[in-house]
This record gives sequence, C-alpha cells and structure tokens, in this order.
Amino acid sequence: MDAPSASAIVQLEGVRKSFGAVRALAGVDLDVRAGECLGLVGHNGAGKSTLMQVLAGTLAADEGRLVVAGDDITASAGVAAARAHGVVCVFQELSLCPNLTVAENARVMHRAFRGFGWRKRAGAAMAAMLDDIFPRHGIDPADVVADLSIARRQMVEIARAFLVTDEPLRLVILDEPTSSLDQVVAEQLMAFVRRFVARGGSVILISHLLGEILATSDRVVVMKDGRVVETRPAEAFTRESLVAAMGSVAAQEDAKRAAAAQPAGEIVVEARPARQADERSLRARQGEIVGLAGLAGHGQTDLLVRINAAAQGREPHARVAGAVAFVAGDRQSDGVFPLWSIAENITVRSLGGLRRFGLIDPAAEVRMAEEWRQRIAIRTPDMGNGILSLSGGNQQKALFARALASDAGIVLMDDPMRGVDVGTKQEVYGMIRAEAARGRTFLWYTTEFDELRHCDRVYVFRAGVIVAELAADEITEERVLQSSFAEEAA
Ligand SMILES: Nc1ncnc2c1ncn2[C@@H]1O[C@H](COP(=O)(O)OP(=O)(O)OP(=O)(O)O)[C@@H](O)[C@H]1O
Repeated sequence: MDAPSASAIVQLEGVRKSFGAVRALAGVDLDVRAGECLGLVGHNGAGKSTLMQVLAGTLAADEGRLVVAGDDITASAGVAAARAHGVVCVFQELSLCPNLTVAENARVMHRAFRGFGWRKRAGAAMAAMLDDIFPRHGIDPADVVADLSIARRQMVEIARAFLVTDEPLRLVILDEPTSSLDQVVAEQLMAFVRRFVARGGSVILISHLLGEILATSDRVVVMKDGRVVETRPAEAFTRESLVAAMGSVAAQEDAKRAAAAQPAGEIVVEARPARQADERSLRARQGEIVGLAGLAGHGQTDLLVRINAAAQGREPHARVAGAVAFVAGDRQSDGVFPLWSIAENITVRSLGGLRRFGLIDPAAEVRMAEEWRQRIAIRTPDMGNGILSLSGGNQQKALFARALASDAGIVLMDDPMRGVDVGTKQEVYGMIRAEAARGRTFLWYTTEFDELRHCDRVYVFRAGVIVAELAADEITEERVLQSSFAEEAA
C-alpha cells in the first residue's frame, strides 16, 4: 500500500469489527485524499459497507483509529462527528422517508432548511442539484417519495447527499449508487463525480460494476474477507487483474447464447403493456430467456408485476401457463421478509414440497437451505440467522435461491443482480442457462447491458410500451440504446 499522503482527509487505522462470530473487519487501514475518487471493491460480504458505516459514524468499531480532516475523532465517533467533519454516506439501502416529499426529505438531513419559506428553499436547492447531476431527471421537489420509481428515489438520495448547507462537505461515500440506475443516468452520475473531485471534493465509490470503478476512480482498494488486500492507481489495474485481486475467476468474455440452444417450446407467457397501442406484445416460449431492456422505469417492472398478477388470476390482460416465481430487485420493499431467518426466506416458496404428513419437515427445510447456501455461496455461519444479518449482495442471492428452489416453471426477474459480486454473477448466469435448458422460462429485466447477452430475445421498452424486439444476433448495445431513445423505433 502506498503511504498516506499529506493531503489525506480521512485515515482509518487498524479498524476491527465483529458481529457475534462473524469478523466483518479484521484490521483495516485506509486513507482517502482530497480531490480523489477512491474505488472500493470486493466480494459480497468482504466488509465494504461495514467499513463505510464506521467511517460515516453509523456503526462503532471494536478497535481502530479514525482521523478526519486532521482531527482524531475516534473517541467522539458518530454521525454528528462525521457530518461536522464533512463526511456523508449514501447507503445501499435507501433511507428516504417514503411518505414525505423530495423537499421535505432534504430537510430531514439538512437542518439549515428551517424558518419561513424553508420548503421553497429546500425544493429549489434539490431541483438545482438534481439538474446539475441528472439533467432531464423528471423529478419535482413536491413529489412524494413513495410515488417515485426506485431509480428516481436513488437519484434523490444522491442529490441530497451532495447538497451543501451549513456544514462542510469533504467526502461523499457512494455505496453501489448506480445499482438501480440505467446506463445513461449512471454515466451522468459518474461524470458528476469527476467534476466534484476536480473541485477538490473526495468520493469513495463502491460498485460491483468494475468498468465503472476503473473509468471513474483515481485509486482502487480491494477488500477480501475483512481486509484490504490491494491498493493501486486505477490505471494499474485491468478488469482481469481486478477480478483476480478480488479472489474470483475472470469471467469468459463471450456469454452469448449458442444459436443451437434456441428453444422452440410452446408459448407460456403472453402480455401487453397497458398503454401499448400497436399489435406488439411480449411472448415467451418454454425454455426461453427473454430480456426486458430500455432505460430504467419505462414500464419493464410494471409488465413483470402484471404477469405475476396474471399467474394469480388477478390480471385478465396477460396469459401465463404455469406457476410463476418473482425475484424482486427492490428487495427492501418487496423482497425479503425482514423478521425471518435466511433459511425461511429461501424455502418460503417451496413449502409444498417440504411437507410430510401435512406438516413442514424441518429437516428437509434445513437441507434445502443448506444446499442453496453452498450452490450460491451465501456467506453466513448459520442459515438460522436473521436475513438482515447478511450483506446486501448476500440478501439478493437468498432471493434468487428462493425463486430457483421453487417449482415455478416461469421465473420473473426484476433487475435481480443488484449488488451481487462478479464471481457469483457468473455462477448465477450459468444456473439460469442450465435451468432454461431444462425447460424453465426466464423473463429478465436488467439495467446492465452485459446481462442482455444471456438472452435469446430482448424487448426494448420506452415510455411504458414495447418499441422493439431484438433477436439474439441483433442484441447489441447500440441497437438497444437506439431503440431506447428513438421516437419511432424499428
Ligand atoms: N448487522 C449485522 N449482523 C450480523 N452480521 C453482519 C451485520 N452486518 C454485516 N454483517 C456481516 O459482516 C460481513 C461484512 O458485511 P458487509 O455488508 O460489510 O459486506 P459488503 O462487502 O458490503 O458486501 P456486499 O457487496 O454484499 O454489499 C458479512 O459477513 C455480513 O454478513
């Protein structure tokens, strides 16, 4: 590791943190310099979020020293001390109050918005910040957060963190900030990060999208099993060497589906977006992997929700032949059962198959959970622990396991790889392909272009309707982007 420079605005030394038997941080040293974007990568459960929580003051370390802007704040560590020293964190799980407006949420964080006319000032400040980071964002400060798509909520959360009111702003921690954003909006954010650091601010960027890390960071820190294992200037890493440093095997470049594998089974899903005026509809055959693409929030999730409702007989305008499982991308609001164990969260869709003499067989439940822990590498000492004890990416893996462990022949996936590390992603892609070959059908909405390569066919959405259908050999980034923006797509 290179020596901390004189301009370090944050120094962490020997930070340790355990949760019961789990050692999340095993003695971490880290420095962040003024005017740099520091990329932070590592497998799911490596300790990235825990380290950031210590830095942002939301979690107390068991041991270690924390110096910010030259002050040793170890003894007074907490959110107030971090904020007073200019450290703000945008966490993976969004923290906005859903029943308040965008402007009101700005006030929750920025006490400076008080007295006469605060609502107007908070709204104007948020609008200006949103315009600066995300041009054409389409968000009104008077919008109630609960009415916004998950992508827009993430944009509001980010804009709020970059607002400067009566406290200094030195370091913004972005923990997987683009996980719900499409490529276009993600690029707007990365461009803003570069502008922010060019003006002397600092950013810690956590992401599983290694291209984003390499293109935006000045230096990259790699964590593994609660330790920092490498720190290098970004240009000294390639994608492959970064994956290797994380302890994963580099993914094969070409994941494209073999043409021979094209299924010709019967149509098991047929659905039309509510606003579709032409004859287009989404169709999926048995054994097919069908992609839903386009900019985030253009009707893809809505259609998946309608197909899910149709399977339960609640939606007459979609036709579904067979049982359906849903992998939610917004795990916070409709994914995990927060009070249940990891095992219960995985087996809940499979209880029918686990019955003996009409009762759930606990041994079979444990076996099923254990099998999935190994297949999909869920990092926990005990599957009986609460689901919220898992890192974000590991929670997402549990949702995947729930769908794949069920007997549903049709699996709907709503941007399901959010926050899953590169090594695991490759394994899950392999599982999806194997399951499709065995006759399962997948409908897969993704904001990551690379994932569309795994699909047999892709429907591109724009403004709530399907604007293009691409066959396997037509799925290129250019075609998808073209269709996403064109008024009249092919
Ligand atoms: N509240 C908690 N209770 C118990 N264990 C926890 C808790 N929070 C985190 N852990 C454990 O600490 C370890 C580090 O988790 P952390 O969230 O820091 O990982 P991460 O690198 O951010 O992972 P991801 O990429 O999945 O977000 C994991 O093994 C996790 O299960």
